[in-house]
Parts: sequence; structure tokens; C-alpha cells
Amino acid sequence: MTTQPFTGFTDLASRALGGSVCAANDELFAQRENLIRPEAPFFDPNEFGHKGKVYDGWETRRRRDDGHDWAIVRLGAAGIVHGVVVDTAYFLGNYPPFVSVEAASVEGYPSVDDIEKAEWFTIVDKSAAVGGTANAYPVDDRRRWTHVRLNIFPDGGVARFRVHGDVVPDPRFLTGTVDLLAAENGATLTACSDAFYSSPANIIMPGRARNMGEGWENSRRRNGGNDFAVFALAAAGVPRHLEVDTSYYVGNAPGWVRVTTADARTSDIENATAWQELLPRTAVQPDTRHRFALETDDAATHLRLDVFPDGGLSRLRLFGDLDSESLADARARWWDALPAEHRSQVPHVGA
Ligand SMILES: NC(=O)NC(NC(N)=O)C(=O)[O-]
Repeated sequence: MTTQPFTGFTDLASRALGGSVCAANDELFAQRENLIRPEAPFFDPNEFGHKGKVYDGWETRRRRDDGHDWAIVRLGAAGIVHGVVVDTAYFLGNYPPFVSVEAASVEGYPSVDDIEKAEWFTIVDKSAAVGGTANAYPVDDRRRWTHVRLNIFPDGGVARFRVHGDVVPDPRFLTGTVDLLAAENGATLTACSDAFYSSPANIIMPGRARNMGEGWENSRRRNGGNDFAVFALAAAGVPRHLEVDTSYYVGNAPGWVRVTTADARTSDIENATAWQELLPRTAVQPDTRHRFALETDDAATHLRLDVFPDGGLSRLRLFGDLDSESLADARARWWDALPAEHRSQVPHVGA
């Protein structure tokens, strides 16, 4: 895959985050929903169906006119897009030679008709694409979008469509006690010791995991030490309770976990002394959702999870309350990134 710095940002379109391919003008050969499946595309050279070769992707029929094909994705979390990947894996004689991407920002829960009528802005100009390749396109526009439209010219197949960016949460939903560690609120993985089987970025996705593959699984540690993951919280807040879910980790749950936090606003988090213990080293059970009530008044911006000596988790949650400075920051960030036409539809809650 073409490595661009933006691919390190959260995939806002991913089905794992709740994205949906809500419309496409055609999907005769292969279903549009495949575009945002979180796993890598799969190909069986021998599999054919009634309509032709079976592909793990979105594929339209051969056009006999001058039009082009398109698919619209409602992002799992609205945000600022830093770049997109149009992955044509396994589409070799049937990839689209050109693509473009548009974006829109719509309040509430619009119907497909309303989305189509929304104002669309081009974020990737019509650009060349090649087959069997993760075609990467950086995006410069720094406004916040709720929907994106992938256009392919004139037709063809795309295995996966990744929309990498920063989640910009709606501050009206950041009041009260919220999950400060939820990706859908804007939390991100910043470092980890080992993502051999799957990444710790998975443990902050919405909902419960449905199997071990939807969590974080490291390899068996043979050389001493322990595995860890560090996250930037969605916003600075005071933690109230912690959830450590080892569901589906039966023979490979950690023996113990420890959680520490730090506030990057008041200390240098590169320095070990900035980190305070939130949950001391505590034994955990396999396949169990553990909840821990917390006693602290200290706000945090970052969390570090240590697992001993190794082992996987399916989810990690940190419920807490934003402090007033942090809520004001979140409001200002949202308001500043809203496109003008969206601003006119919402109350001004900027700081
Ligand atoms: N071998 C193919 O992929 N052919 C066709 N596509 C499918 N899915 O059968 C086509 O025309 O692009």
C-alpha cells in the first residue's frame, strides 16, 4: 500500500465506527457495503456467481453511455478528512481509471434524497487511479464533513474506500459523563508495544466486540517486559469509571492490567513522572467485562494501559466528565470546522 502520513488517522468511513454506504447508482456486480468493511479485501479466483466473478468490493456494470458511477458514505463519525484511499485490490481488468471525491455536511439524520440535494464540495479532484493498488489522495480542505461521495469514471470496481481524518464531535453530546476514550468522540491510539494480530485502536471502537478479531491481540511475549497501549483522550476530563473488557480472550487474556493517566496541559507526558496511577496492577479474568469505580479529581488528556505480561482486550472505556475549559475547546473546534451552510442550521455554541 502507498504509505502516506494521513493513513495513520482514524478511518471515519469504517463500518467498525458505524459508517454506512447509504446509496450508489449501481452495484450490479458487487455490493456497495463491501467498500467500508474494516478487514483487508479477500479474493478467491475460482468463485463465480450468477452475475459474474465474485469480488469483495463495490463493482458496477460496464457503461454504454457518457455518465459515471458513484457511491455515498455516511461517515461513522463526522470529522476533518486528511486523505482518502481508493483501494482497487484484485480489480485488474475492471478498475476505474479515474476517481474523484466530494464531501457534504448535513445536520441531523437526512434521507438519501436530502443528502443528494445537499451542497457538495470537491475534496479530491478527478485523478488517475491504477488497478490492484491502494490509491492514496491527500486532502487539504480542513472543514468538518458528515458524508462523502466517491465518483468513479466511467465505471468499474473498488475493493475498499478509506476516509482518514480527525473525528470532530458535536459538543452537544459531550455534556454529562461520556466515554473519554471513545473513537467516536475523538480519542486516538498514539503508541503501542505490539499489534501483531490486531491493533489496540480496535478497543476504543463503538459497541461490544463480536469476536476476538474485533479487539487488540498482541503476540506471545517471550523476552520479558510487558505490552502497552497509549491513547489521547477525546477531550480533557475527570475519570469516573473504567471498563476493561476481555470478552472473547479466553486463552490469551492478560494476567493483570494497570492504567495510568496524564494531563498534557500541565505536564510533559514524555516524562514518566507525569503519569499517575488510576488503576493499580489488578488481576483480570478471561472473557469478562470488568468495571472499576474511580476516586480521583484529577483531569486527564492521555491514558496508558499496561497488560502483564501480554494478552488481548476487546474493549476499554473511560467514562468521565469534561472540565469547563475542555468543553469550551470542543465547542470552538466544532464551530470553527463547520461549513457555513451547516452553521446556519445549528445553535451557535462556540466559545
Ligand atoms: N472477470 C470479470 O471481472 N468480469 C466482469 N466483472 C465481474 N464481476 O464479473 C467485468 O466485466 O468487469
